[in-house]
Amino acid sequence: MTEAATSPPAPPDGIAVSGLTVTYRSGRTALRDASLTVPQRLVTALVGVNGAGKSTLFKALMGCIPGARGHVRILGHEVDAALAANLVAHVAQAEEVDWTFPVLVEDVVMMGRYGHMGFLRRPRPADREAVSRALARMNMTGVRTRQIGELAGGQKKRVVLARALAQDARVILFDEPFTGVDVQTEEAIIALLREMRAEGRVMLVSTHDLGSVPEYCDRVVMVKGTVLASGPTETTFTPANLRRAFGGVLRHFVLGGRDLHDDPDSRSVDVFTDDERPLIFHDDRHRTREGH
Ligand SMILES: Nc1ncnc2c1ncn2[C@@H]1O[C@H](COP(=O)(O)OP(=O)(O)OP(=O)(O)O)[C@@H](O)[C@H]1O
Repeated sequence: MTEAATSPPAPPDGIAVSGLTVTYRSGRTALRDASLTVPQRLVTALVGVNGAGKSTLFKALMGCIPGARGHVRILGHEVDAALAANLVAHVAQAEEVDWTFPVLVEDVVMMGRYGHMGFLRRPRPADREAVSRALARMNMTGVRTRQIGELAGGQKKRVVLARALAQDARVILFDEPFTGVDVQTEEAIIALLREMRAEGRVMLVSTHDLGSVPEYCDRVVMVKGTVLASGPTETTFTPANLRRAFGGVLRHFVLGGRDLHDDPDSRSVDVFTDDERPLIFHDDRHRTREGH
């Protein structure tokens, strides 16, 4: 027997998509021949302009687009099997939740346990413990019996995250986790992503907050109607690829010479900005977000 035959099989990719094409009933093709992989134990960013197809990819991974063509595997399973096995959690944008619905914070987090419960959805001690743990991890224990409508913006985001934590899924799809959050919540989310990475989960994070991508994402997938580039942040999240993905939407300029230095220093910086949060590339490829 050869060595290859005796060694254990390599673990499957977290998410493997090949040749995915999605055409909506309106006739609009939102993704064409998109291929990408999202490894386990890493945080992968999904970036692209509005309408690039990020939500469409998430919908396909959540099995919400029946007519999609191509192949999608989640931890080696077909999408339906992965969903049935409760392997996938979707952290929705806070705006997608009806916050006027009269339920308590702990009830929303308990919804994350539904996939673990029987037909009657009667919570068991393990479900209650998972909810308490998730609330504690998001620093929300003190508001667990509040109506969700009473929560502030950052707290709403934490509830949505706590629901996904309670689900305890191996694969987590985050939709814009940093939109509309305060700095403290942003830091709490980044810490959570790092913990989840250490736990070996698969994380795909769609974000418009480009400045934070080099801070916490190991890999990047750039989309614009298809996958333009994907790979390690260091080699993929480059000025050239950003120009391809965001040209015409973000302002891009290069600063150097007297505009930047009082001395003859010849180094320059590439700046991409939506006029709120500049993303700065230094000559030495060290990237920073202004103010951080
Ligand atoms: N249900 C739908 N029916 C028809 N067209 C759709 C539908 N959903 C999205 N689209 C179109 O598909 C394209 C991709 O949209 P999608 O929402 O996936 O982009 P996105 O990258 O998530 O954008 P955003 O950053 O604004 O959320 C857009 O042109 C959009 O108008």
